[in-house]
Amino acid sequence: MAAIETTELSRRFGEVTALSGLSLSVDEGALFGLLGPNGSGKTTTIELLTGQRRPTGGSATVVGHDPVAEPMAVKRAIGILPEREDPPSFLTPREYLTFVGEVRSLDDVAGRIGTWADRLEFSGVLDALATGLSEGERQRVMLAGAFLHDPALVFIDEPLVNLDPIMQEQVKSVLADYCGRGNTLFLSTHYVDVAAELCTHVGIVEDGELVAECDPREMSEDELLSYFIAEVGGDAAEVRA
Ligand SMILES: Nc1ncnc2c1ncn2[C@@H]1O[C@H](COP(=O)(O)OP(=O)(O)OP(=O)(O)O)[C@@H](O)[C@H]1O
Repeated sequence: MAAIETTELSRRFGEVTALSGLSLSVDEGALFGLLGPNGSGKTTTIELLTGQRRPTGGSATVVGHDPVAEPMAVKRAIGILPEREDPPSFLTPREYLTFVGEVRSLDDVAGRIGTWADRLEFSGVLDALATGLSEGERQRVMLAGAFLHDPALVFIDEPLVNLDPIMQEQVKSVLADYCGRGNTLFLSTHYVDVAAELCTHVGIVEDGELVAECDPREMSEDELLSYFIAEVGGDAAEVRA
């Protein structure tokens, strides 16, 4: 079954067409990567699918709900980590995640926080003010917040930014494990190597249009890179993390 289905989904901002006629199907259990250069429409796509913005054309179904007609149902069912969001600076990770757990009316919030802090290796800073955390630690706290309610579908805009190489490996394994349990991930990235290593299904976008789809497991990273450059253009050095 499809976790996400879109038909001709489009969004204009005045004269700018941010997304144009996106028709896409993402299977349950897929680790989907929307790959494209800056300004290609990735964030807009996530905002439309999560009910944060209304499309100017087309439609979508996300875990069985229409994000325009049922944004609160979508919000309950999914997790999301937008690009560049931090925990509030004057809260500790434990306080922030407790707040997330209470907003979502979760049981065993303390247990969930402990599990995710262990998994993403930030137990040591659970009670430190967020303002004193490194960028990578803040990113991991926000990732925990997106997964805390164990949703069937999680959206993450640029999942590995700010993480050192060791932590990137740790997060990749957490993401793969999450999908291995039948859940779906929708990532956006402008890095070909992130898509090549992690994803089971990649959609390439340019200037708001889906220009190609592929299964990166069927090609090497260099092949995906050549494929991406052939579709989009650009410099190989700029599209690797
Ligand atoms: N609120 C807005 N008002 C006007 N134009 C916008 C708005 N949001 C996005 N755009 C434009 O829509 C296009 C797509 O933007 P979007 O942020 O979706 O791209 P992106 O692929 O996520 O880029 P990046 O990789 O830089 O985050 C860009 O040309 C952008 O300038």
